[in-house]
Amino acid sequence: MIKFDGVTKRYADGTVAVDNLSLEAASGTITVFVGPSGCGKTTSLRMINRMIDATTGRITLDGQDVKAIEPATLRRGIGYVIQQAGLFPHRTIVDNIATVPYLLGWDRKKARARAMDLLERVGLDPKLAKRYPFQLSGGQQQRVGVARALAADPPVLLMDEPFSAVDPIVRTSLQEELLRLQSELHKTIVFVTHDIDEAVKLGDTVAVFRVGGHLAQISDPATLLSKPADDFVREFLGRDRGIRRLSFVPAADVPLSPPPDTLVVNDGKPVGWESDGEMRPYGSFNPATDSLRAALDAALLSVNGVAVAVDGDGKVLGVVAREALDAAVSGVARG
Ligand SMILES: Nc1ncnc2c1ncn2[C@@H]1O[C@H](COP(=O)(O)OP(=O)(O)OP(=O)(O)O)[C@@H](O)[C@H]1O
Repeated sequence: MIKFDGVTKRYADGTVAVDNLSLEAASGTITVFVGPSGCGKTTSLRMINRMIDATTGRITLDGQDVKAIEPATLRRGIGYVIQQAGLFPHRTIVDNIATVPYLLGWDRKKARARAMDLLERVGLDPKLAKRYPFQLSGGQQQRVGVARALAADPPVLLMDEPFSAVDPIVRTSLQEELLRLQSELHKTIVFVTHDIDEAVKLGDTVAVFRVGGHLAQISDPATLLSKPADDFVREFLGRDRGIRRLSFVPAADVPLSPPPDTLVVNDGKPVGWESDGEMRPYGSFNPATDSLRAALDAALLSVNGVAVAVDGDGKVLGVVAREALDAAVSGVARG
């Protein structure tokens, strides 16, 4: 666990970037620091690996004060990923990933084998190993940045806006890759972003900062969306907060009805709604894995507003009548 205990950072010019911050980032989880520009997220992150030293207060890593650990030793146990990856331009991809293992004195063969393994783990083609960073796309470079941070298998990973410089589609796939990796690796991750959607998607815990380095709220994403602590947090969360809450409610409990004859099915899979002799679009969701938001989206995509429930193979399980969906959504609104 990483624990901030009354931590303040005052820069030499008097700027108080972080003010009396106390919070905990639980081991094996993702804690996201989110907030507007200049609110002290990066400063807070860098105090963990002592790239910046706190002015007052204490940060502990599994109970040990980071100030008592020599910075080089401390950083060996902490992977660090930054925006635009920060790769070494004159080193090949495989050598970039193996940077920390080389520093730790691993033999070259073992370090390279580890790097090749990680290249695949982050979803990159091993053929890219011999290239240089400038020969990779921005999204590929970010993946290499993540692989490099994981190379020595550190228990802690600090990520500072790692996906901000890529387009939205690449960003989504990088986020999903991180969640997939985390479900295997269970690192203690502290992730900085100014994007609230990214924060609620990735965070087990979300810490919202306000300018002046104050903690406005810290909670799990569902609670954050349903119970913002004050007007600042409410405004920061944005207008479609209600809809986004539905992302955290599983669709598994929504009652299904048998599909009506107007749903055309081929080989068990939906084809469309038949209406006035024409085939009309349908929307589907999987109750086992999807959220209520996906069910609602499926209803909105169906010409008649009825969502089609399918299993993992895409076969029809039933449909969700409007009343059932309305009841489920109202249940969330009340709860
Ligand atoms: N070396 C420094 N000297 C003086 N002030 C600094 C220094 N570094 C950062 N600051 C100030 O500290 C405050 C917090 O900066 P920080 O970079 O931690 O914010 P941030 O939330 O990460 O912002 P952004 O999202 O824009 O990266 C800002 O007002 C910034 O101008």
